[in-house]
Amino acid sequence: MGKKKRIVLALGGNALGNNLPEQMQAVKTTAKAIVDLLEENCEVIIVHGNGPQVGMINNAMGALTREDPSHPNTPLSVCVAMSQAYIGYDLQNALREEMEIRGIENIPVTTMITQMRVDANSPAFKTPTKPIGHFMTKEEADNAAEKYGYDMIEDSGRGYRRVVASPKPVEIIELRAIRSLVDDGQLVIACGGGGIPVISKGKYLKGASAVIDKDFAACLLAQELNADCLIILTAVEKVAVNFGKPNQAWIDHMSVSEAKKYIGEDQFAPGSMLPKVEAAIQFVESKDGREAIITLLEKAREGIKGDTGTHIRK
Ligand SMILES: Nc1ncnc2c1ncn2[C@@H]1O[C@H](COP(=O)(O)OP(=O)(O)O)[C@@H](O)[C@H]1O
Ligand SMILES: NC(=O)OP(=O)(O)O
Repeated sequence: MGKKKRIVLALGGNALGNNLPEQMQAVKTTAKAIVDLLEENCEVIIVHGNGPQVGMINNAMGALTREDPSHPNTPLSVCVAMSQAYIGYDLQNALREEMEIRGIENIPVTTMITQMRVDANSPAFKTPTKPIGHFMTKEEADNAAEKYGYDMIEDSGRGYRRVVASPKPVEIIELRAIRSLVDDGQLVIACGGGGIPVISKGKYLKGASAVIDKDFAACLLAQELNADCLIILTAVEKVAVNFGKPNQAWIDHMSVSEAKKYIGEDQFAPGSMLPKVEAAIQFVESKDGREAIITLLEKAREGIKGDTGTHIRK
């Protein structure tokens, strides 16, 4: 066996489902996809999303305060921390189980509660763009906006969702700890939900009210860990031009300049495919020889072998 390929994997919404029972089920499929990559001689570092989960936690904590105003409000940063822990818990167990089923060496699996520094002056704090929570009808969305003061948007033709600020990740606070575990050969889940957003306050860190995009967080982690490949697993096998239109065409390979041209033509929906392609570009541009792949969760193995997915190279 040659040198292991180091991969940072970004897991999308379909890897986790929309509620607790769905998540218990979905992580089994997700674990299969990850263990497939281990069997392909890859070293995998896992980053996951948390949009539905952090929205659910935030709603539940908000309801507590509304019922009993003496119950202090739970900051969004703490809700992100909670989402990292319970998603990591389910993923850890699903991965242990899948390695056991396949009879492969049971590598220790660790979830690193990860803080991500963002720029306190980022204009992103003034314009919420990150969809979280469940999808709503127009009527439900108008009601949520009026009752709770939520900002709402229509999300890629799929319904209405609450949006929150989503500044770009700047620094992974626990990077050294993550690197130690990865270099020790452990299977690490890190930067979950994009990382807990924090800003610098003098010598200290303070939670920020935001949800960071996990594709950008995975891109930063992949650069910091000098990964060979960033794989973004989502609900489509390939990226398309003219997505959803009669002249839709799937893309197998895309250079950075082609990807930028398609962005200029608004081929990728903001809040869904656009951040994935932008993260892929950023990773590929950061060093020669790096590759990004966007594909379906279940096709990770075929993707790394070059048999499917959209491959982005310089
Ligand atoms: N040009 C495009 N090509 C492929 N999919 C696209 C495109 N534009 C928008 N999409 C949509 O983006 C979705 C992926 O984004 P999203 O569901 O937000 O990701 P995640 O898997 O991270 O939760 C796809 O399932 C597809 O519906
Ligand atoms: N934090 C984040 O990017 O979550 P989703 O992938 O669920 O949108």
